[in-house]
Amino acid sequence: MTIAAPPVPHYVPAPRASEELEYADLAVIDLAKFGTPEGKAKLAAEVRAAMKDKGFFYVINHGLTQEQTDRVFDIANIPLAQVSDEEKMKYDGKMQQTGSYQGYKPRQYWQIDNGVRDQIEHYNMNKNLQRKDHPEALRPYLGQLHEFIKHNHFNILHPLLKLLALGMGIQEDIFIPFHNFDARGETFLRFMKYYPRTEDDEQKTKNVWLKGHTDFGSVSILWSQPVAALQLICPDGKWRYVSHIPNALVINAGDALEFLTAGFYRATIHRVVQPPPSQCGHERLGVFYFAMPDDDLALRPLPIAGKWPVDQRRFADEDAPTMEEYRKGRIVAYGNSETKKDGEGKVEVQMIGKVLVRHYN
Ligand SMILES: O=C(O)CCC(=O)C(=O)O
Ligand SMILES: [Fe+2]
Repeated sequence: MTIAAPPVPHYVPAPRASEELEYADLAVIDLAKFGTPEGKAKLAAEVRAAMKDKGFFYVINHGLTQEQTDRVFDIANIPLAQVSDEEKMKYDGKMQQTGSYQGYKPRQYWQIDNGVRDQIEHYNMNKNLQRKDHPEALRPYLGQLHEFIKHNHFNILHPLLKLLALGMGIQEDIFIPFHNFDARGETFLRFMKYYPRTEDDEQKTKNVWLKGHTDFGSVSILWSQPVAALQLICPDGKWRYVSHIPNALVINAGDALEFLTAGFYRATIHRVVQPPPSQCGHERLGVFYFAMPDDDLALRPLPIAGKWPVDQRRFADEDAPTMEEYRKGRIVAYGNSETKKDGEGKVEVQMIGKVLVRHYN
């Protein structure tokens, strides 16, 4: 990936948190080992173990240098910091009408809790950058973003999908045909910023910035950044933080992978909370590649499902939604007030077709 012209203002993230936080102990997958058969086999076993244990892991040696990654964060800040409110409105993605993440999600679009709305803004781009126009300030960088998207797709996502398949003891290419770069699908790049909130909002939401959820796609690739706020539910039921490893990726599976593998790989619940005092008042800029199967794929267990020992399907095969139906349902439903609290009020449930979806606080 080129990191040359045009120049872009450097984004300076917050310093690392100085507190001793309770961090989840996550495996580190060294993608440099993918190139040899022995290395690949070893990584497949590590990925499988990591997915079975916490459902989250890090990836290092993904092919971009720290300098290149810094450049991506610099570009990521452009649509959030350099575009006027007026122009942002023009590129509003209107997610709850379209069921698609393309364009801006404005702040305060979602309900969090007790009448408080979110302070998160994002700009989302389909893997095919030509599906939509982009704000003017971003246009000089589209060539580099195209390269970055392809890097995520072919050099990170595809190897990970192969490791996940090998980890199940099945042929490595099984997930590849329906993660087709050129097919109609919603795999997208997101630049996301969390803005500090008022004390009143913090209290009313018990410091939750983004409610507990599972991602709805297959594999989520999060480019590690220093503001400590992402937490996952560990096997002992406790929320723990994801620590920052410079120039690493944080990987987790989403619902689509869980459905396709009949629960062999589970989608892990995670959330975002207020950062610790040493990072209080700082913005939090994130870069993500959210991958999902092509729109037309029905999310039922792969035909080979009978061959592996886990079967935790959550709905009958004939009730399986397509990826398009499921992502539309999830995007439209997220953060609006129509979720119902369960008996204890901790979990909110929603039906997307025949699929029961939970949100956690
Ligand atoms: O901001 C983060 O670290 C996680 C965001 C997230 O979970 C999501 O957008 O689905
Ligand atoms: Fe998520």
